[in-house]
Amino acid sequence: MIFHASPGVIDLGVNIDHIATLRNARGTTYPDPVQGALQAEEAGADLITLHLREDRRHIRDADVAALRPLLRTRMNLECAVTQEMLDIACRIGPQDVCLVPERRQEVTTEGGLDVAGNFERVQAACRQLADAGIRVSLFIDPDAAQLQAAQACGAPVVELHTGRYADAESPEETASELARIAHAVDEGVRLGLRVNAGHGLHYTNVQPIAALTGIHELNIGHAIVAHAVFAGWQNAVREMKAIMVAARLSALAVAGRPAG
Ligand SMILES: CC(=O)[C@@H](O)[C@H](O)COP(=O)(O)O
Ligand SMILES: NCC(=O)COP(=O)(O)O
Repeated sequence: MIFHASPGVIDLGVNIDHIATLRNARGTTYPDPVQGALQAEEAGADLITLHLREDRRHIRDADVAALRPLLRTRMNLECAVTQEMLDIACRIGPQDVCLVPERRQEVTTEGGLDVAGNFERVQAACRQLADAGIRVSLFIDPDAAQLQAAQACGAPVVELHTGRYADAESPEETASELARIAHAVDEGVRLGLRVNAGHGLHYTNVQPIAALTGIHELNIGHAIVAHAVFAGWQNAVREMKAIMVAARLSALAVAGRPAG
């Protein structure tokens, strides 16, 4: 049975990368990210996100292929803008592909894709994916120039990188990063883009982001996997979804707008 806490209010994309990180740390076959994805769907995930890195440090090609026919929600495949990755994406055919920047030595995705600075390459990638029937999202910093470039590329979706907000070291910095994201959401909506967000979100910093009513979907992984160690995987997914929905419903009530 799939659990849905207020469907349509705000979507939770559960990122399963770090289930694979745990598996790969010991070269075992467990924990299985595919099992994690299916259980996350039962617990209320609206989609499953996974990042096939060029170095295959967590998710592997076999995970993506195994998961695609089993998912009951939708797959959001994150990958770099390389021909190898575009070809894999077109072969697997996920519902969504999110193009992300990658640096081999980084601990995690540091910053958004420079769409404005790599316009032709990103535009060609958007075309190849769209021709394969895949909805394209660009993982960008909350920046007006990047949003405009994303729209000009023909991407229907953007995911705003919330890492700087999550890593802010003072209340002032947190407030200023949140304001930056809020402005970017408004700009994205004005440009006709579907606006998603994610990176570094956890159980006590997600609320102000979920309250931004222009955001459709949040992709969250590391914090849910970490919380699952103590709470159990499905409880961790349910808890995150409930927090997001409560924050969104209360923002809608304050704005006097109906949910859904
Ligand atoms: C693009 C992105 O933000 C996610 O892929 C997330 O960061 C998890 O993957 P990494 O930890 O490998 O960056
Ligand atoms: N695109 C962001 C994502 O999928 C999850 O990032 P994180 O929660 O693992 O930092």
